[in-house]
Amino acid sequence: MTFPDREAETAAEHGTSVISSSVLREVKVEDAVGLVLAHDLTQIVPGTFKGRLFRKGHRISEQDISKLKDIGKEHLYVIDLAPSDLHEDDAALRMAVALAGEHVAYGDPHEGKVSLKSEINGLAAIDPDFVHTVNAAGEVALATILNHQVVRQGDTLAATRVIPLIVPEAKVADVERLAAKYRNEHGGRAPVAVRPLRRMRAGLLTTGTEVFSGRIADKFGPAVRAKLESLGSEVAEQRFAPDDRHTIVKEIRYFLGQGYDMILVSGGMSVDPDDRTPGAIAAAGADIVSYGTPMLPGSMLLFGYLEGVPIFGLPGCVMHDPYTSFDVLLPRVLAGDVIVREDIITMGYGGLYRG
Ligand SMILES: Nc1nc2c(c(=O)[nH]1)N[C@H]1C(S)=C(S)[C@@H](COP(=O)(O)OP(=O)(O)OC[C@H]3O[C@@H](n4cnc5c(N)ncnc54)[C@H](O)[C@@H]3O)O[C@H]1N2
Ligand code: MOO
Repeated sequence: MTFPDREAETAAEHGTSVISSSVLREVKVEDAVGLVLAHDLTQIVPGTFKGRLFRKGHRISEQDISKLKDIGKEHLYVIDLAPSDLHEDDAALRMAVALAGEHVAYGDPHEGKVSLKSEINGLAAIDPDFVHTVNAAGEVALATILNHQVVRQGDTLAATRVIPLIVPEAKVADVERLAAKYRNEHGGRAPVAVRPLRRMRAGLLTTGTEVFSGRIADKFGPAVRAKLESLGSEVAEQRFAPDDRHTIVKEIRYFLGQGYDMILVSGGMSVDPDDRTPGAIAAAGADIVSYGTPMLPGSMLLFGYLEGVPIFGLPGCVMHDPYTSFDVLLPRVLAGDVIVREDIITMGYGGLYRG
């Protein structure tokens, strides 16, 4: 948006502003009775309320004047919108329509903002580079949650807004073009989408002689069951093994024979001589994508594929920490991603959980 100085000065003298070729005329609130509001008006009372006090299109009445003064309004805008410009509400809505993809719904503009929400429980699919490209254009704001986050039905994924009250239509058309290009280059996938999670049945092998012998009660089973169930999957069978490599290999092969969608082996993932699990997973024939992840907690996690079946070695932290490398990789596997080394390597940035 350009704002020619001379035009601006002249406009200011007459109490008007020129934005592109639209005209914003300022009216004193006392003189505004009977006029229609040009945008939503926000009230903020810290700790109590933040939201829309008046909606765009509201006709000002005599009683509104003191409420308007309470939120600091001495003047209101009357807009004469040029055909080449867009009001903030329409701009935000058009951006949302352009960006929203599979399983994403958008609502009405609210204080110039449109929210994009998930229609399902699933995994957010949001391209960070696309978000940066849109925001580099200036005057538009696209704010999103992080890619690959688990979302519940109704969770907000993104919100769109333009910064000025009025923007050139061309600005929004640029965002629409970027979104269309993105869809073309990504097999029709939109820049903001949600992927459903498949329902998988897992075999869980719990290792540890202290658990196998009954010295201590198993805590892994309930924790892993809860994590899978919260994502719509299940532990179909849990078995137990002592810290003996031969037995662990045999039980892993048993799970493979049962046709489970995923194999989980808990415990024995660290540096003690009794930690047999990584060696046993390799000896069972798995292709190891990574033993170790640059995430804390969850650094001792192993991920691989055994004849195409995802297999995890789960370190002790999965039992008691709510957010570990398992909680990052599990939803991705459920969304159908094939995990490669690059996925593991990039988990370190942001992978320190401060909970
Ligand atoms: N010197 C080092 N110490 C540790 C390292 C390391 O690299 N160097 N890594 C740490 C990390 S990270 C983890 S995670 C933990 C332990 O990982 P493990 O998978 O080897 O866990 P275990 O040794 O099998 O058991 C640890 C602890 O948890 C109890 N446990 C195990 N399974 C169960 C179960 N099913 N139910 C209840 N309790 C269970 C076990 O009895 C031990 O007390 O190592 C860090 N240390
Ligand atoms: O695998 Mo450990 O934290 O990183 O529990």
